[in-house]
Amino acid sequence: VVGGEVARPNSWPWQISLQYLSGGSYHHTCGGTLIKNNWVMTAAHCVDTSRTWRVVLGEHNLNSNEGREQYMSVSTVHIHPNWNRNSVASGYDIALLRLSSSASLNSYVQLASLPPSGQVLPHNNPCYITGWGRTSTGGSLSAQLKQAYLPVVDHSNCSRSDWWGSTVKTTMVCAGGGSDSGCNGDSGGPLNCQVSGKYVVHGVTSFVSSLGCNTTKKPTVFTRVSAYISWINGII
Ligand SMILES: CC(C)C[C@H](NC(=O)C(F)(F)F)C(=O)N[C@@H](C)C(=O)Nc1ccc(C(F)(F)F)cc1
Ligand SMILES: [Ca+2]
Repeated sequence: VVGGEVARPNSWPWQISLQYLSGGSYHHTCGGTLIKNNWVMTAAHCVDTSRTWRVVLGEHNLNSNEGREQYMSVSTVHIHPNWNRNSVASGYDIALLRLSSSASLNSYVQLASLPPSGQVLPHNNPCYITGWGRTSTGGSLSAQLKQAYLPVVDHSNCSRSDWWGSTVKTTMVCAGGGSDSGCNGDSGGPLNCQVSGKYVVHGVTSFVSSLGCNTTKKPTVFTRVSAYISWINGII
């Protein structure tokens, strides 16, 4: 997350850290969202390589043990069948991870609310992106979970030629476009949007401009969760 601020610890209790095993230790690579006691939603581009994964629930500071963490192994990875790493612009950047055991829900670990199928948010709807991604283009990951206010940019604005043009599809959500943005390492995490006073996860962080994370008029682009509700229900 570029800009924004460090989140109050565990204030986004459905946010997870997806980590892979390398050289005998686990490394944060993506975010994700706890949607059932044993299911996590993330981005397809996070898990389309075969690695040993683990999911950390109740996490805040990646570099210190605060005693609220739950470390879960992953039993199966379900990548959307239409995902193609060579055409990010086609969408389908969504995957589901079945955990080997169920999370213990508490005030630090909670399930996210998902939107109704087909719901599209209006321009400027308030949303927050959360994640441990780079804090500047080419910078390092954040040790602590960060959040940034990224209001929705509706499709008609986001697809303007000097914005994302035809790269952005209606199965995606744009948010931000100014000095705050997502960045590498936030992939797969939630876009938390306020709807009737409740936070609902409307996006899965998918891509930013290759010219730089917080490039003006290149909002962070998310997989639109409400376009994949029937696929999710079919798997779960
Ligand atoms: C690995 C990538 C598929 C996704 C990666 N995502 C992220 O870094 C995150 F965290 F914002 F979700 C990204 O945007 N990386 C930048 C460096 C990138 O490659 N962006 C990008 C690539 C292709 C297009 C497109 F769709 F136009 F082909 C648009 C942006
Ligand atoms: Ca920790």
